[in-house]
Amino acid sequence: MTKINKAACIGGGVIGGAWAARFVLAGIDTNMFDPHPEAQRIIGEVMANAERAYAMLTMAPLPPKGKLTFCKTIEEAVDGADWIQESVPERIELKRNVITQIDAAADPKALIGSSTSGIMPTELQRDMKHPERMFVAHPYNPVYLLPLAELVGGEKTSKATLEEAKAKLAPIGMKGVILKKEIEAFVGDRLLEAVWREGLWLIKDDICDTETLDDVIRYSFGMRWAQMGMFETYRIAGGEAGMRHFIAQFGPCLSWPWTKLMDVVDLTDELVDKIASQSDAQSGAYGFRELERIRDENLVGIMQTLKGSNGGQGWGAGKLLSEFEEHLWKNAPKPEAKASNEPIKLLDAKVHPSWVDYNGHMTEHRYSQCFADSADALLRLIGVDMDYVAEGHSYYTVENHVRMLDEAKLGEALYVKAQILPGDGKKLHTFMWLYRASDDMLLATGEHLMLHVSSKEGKSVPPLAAVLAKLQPLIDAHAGLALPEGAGRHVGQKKG
Ligand SMILES: NC(=O)C1=CN([C@@H]2O[C@H](COP(=O)(O)OP(=O)(O)OC[C@H]3O[C@@H](n4cnc5c(N)ncnc54)[C@H](O)[C@@H]3O)[C@@H](O)[C@H]2O)C=CC1
Ligand SMILES: C[N+](C)(C)CC(=O)CC(=O)[O-]
Repeated sequence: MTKINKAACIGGGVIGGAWAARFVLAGIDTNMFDPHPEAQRIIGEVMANAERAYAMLTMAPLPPKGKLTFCKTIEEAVDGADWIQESVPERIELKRNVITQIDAAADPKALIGSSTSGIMPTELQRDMKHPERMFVAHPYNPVYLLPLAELVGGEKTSKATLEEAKAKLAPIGMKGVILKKEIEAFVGDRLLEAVWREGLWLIKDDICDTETLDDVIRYSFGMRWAQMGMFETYRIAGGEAGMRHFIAQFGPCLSWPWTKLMDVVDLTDELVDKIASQSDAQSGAYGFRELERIRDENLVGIMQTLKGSNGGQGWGAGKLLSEFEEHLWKNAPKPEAKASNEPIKLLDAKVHPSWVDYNGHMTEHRYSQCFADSADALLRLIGVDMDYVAEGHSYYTVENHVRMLDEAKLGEALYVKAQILPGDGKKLHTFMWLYRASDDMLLATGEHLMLHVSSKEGKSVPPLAAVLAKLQPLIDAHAGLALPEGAGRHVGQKKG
């Protein structure tokens, strides 16, 4: 798979900082140029939020982080980069000058994407020597979580550039959509601006305040849009008669006086004050980074839910997340199973904020998650990886029993050890201990039974020889260990 080897970000504000986080967390060394005197602090804060979000987003093995280097000039930043992302303020002269400067200094084959929200690429590539490699890669805030980039070519952009850009975005978990033609504001911002324009009128005309307007979106069509967009949603809204019926019924409304259409509200000082004070009343209790974190938690939750949709195949951004995780698993170094007569260490994790419940400590199902993730880690040790699963073999969990013995608090580091109990490999029976890392305090135990299955035949079968060859030495090495205290317990059994 074609990939970005080294990235450069020119401009590190809201968008450039988040592009850098996306690259670095995908393992790509990234150079940053931004003359802002506090660029390092600001980008550091964006990185911290991005890392927090990724810890919630996925248990798949992220590669070691790329190195983030702050550079003093554009020339220094683009040196050796094969993807350069321009994210300077939305002023055409500034952007054109910066892009022309990048073009002069960069490897002629390096791709140059602009984050512009609406300027046509033809305008931006006007003075370049190698304009064929320049395009718009319009992302959505926060770039490290929202996976879309609209890819728009200008008159001089080559088709191959857009295809290469799309291919290079996939391994960093992004979906590049190539627009057929260039147009100001592309697709997303044309839609967003239309809605925003209407929103401003509704506030100005005192139909509602900012909070009510946001409620209307987030309790209704905002949730629909997140998973099906506009046309798929309206197909369903047409009932059994579908899209044609929907258009016949609601199409004529478009010419009723329902909207202000293209009239743009005059953003007087009075209106700006009104919107700003309503917004303060709505959200002023939260700090900026705090609101970002809440937004990220919500986005992660939506994406994770979408990952399980459509019978587990995933849907929309959730399907993309699933594909990204598959890519991460495929590219993770293959762990080696080392047989020894000691329990195997399988998991290092931290109690994440989203794991903490109303009791102020790690919630019940996260204990189970620690054991389930440890079981997955054991399977990878014996060669049950994505290729093995794709070939139609796997282990399914058929029974487990978790004992919660002590609390785990926010941010505490945890680890799991596992003992393999006697079995033939078709049955994989384990006993695990979850510990707090700081003082090796035992927090929980889990007993787990998995069956090896042929997913094609839908029945339990012995594992393939290659897997058994790795598993058997582990079973043999643990055969001499005493049966762990608590193994075979039933629910409610008295201690001792
Ligand atoms: N904020 C948003 O929601 C979105 C913004 N965009 C686009 O991303 C671009 C950047 O926007 P934001 O990040 O929001 O702006 P911002 O104001 O947060 O960041 C711009 C950064 O560029 C830096 N800068 C200024 N001149 C520079 C130069 N000559 N060389 C290098 N850096 C320079 C500034 O110091 C600042 O840190 C714009 O084109 C915008 O349209 C795209 C999608 C969403
Ligand atoms: C407001 N904006 C035009 C800069 C927004 C975008 O370009 C995309 C987004 O993230 O909403």
